[in-house]
Amino acid sequence: MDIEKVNSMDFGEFVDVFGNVIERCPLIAAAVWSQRPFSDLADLEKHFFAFIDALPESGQEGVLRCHPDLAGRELQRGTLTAESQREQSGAGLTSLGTDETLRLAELNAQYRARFGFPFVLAARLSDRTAVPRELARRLHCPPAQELRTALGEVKKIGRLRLADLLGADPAKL
Ligand SMILES: NC(=O)N[C@H]1NC(=O)NC1=O
Repeated sequence: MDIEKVNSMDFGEFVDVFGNVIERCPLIAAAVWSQRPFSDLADLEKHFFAFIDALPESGQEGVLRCHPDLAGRELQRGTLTAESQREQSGAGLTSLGTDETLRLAELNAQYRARFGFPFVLAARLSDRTAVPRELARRLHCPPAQELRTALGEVKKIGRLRLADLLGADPAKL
């Protein structure tokens, strides 16, 4: 898909296509549509990220809370979004043994109890051994730093999803 095609989309089509660039936050795509035309993919991405950066802290935490746990209940129940399902299975999180699943559930619960939002990590840039290791490490970070780190991961996920949609190389963004 090229940028002319993106710029020609009406509101409904745009939100249908880009509504899950930020996991379960179609409102962000709805707001970004008002900023068109976009000069290129990097410009489009910039508007998604600027919206997140401009949110008050409560809104940024809300964006994080829209993310399903990695290897959590929604994966087990089969209720993940298509994008999240693909990302989590690509990282090997759909084929964990019982011990690994329990360990991740325990770490996810500790993380949520400490920070008040779920642990977010771009699964496509990670794998089943790195996820629990990174979770255990970030569990000890100061809350303000952790909020920044988690939002950075939301942006990495969004960048990869946008690149998929536009058939682009994410490294060139
Ligand atoms: N919790 C969490 O990081 N979830 C996200 N990560 C990812 O790559 N896809 C998701 O849904």
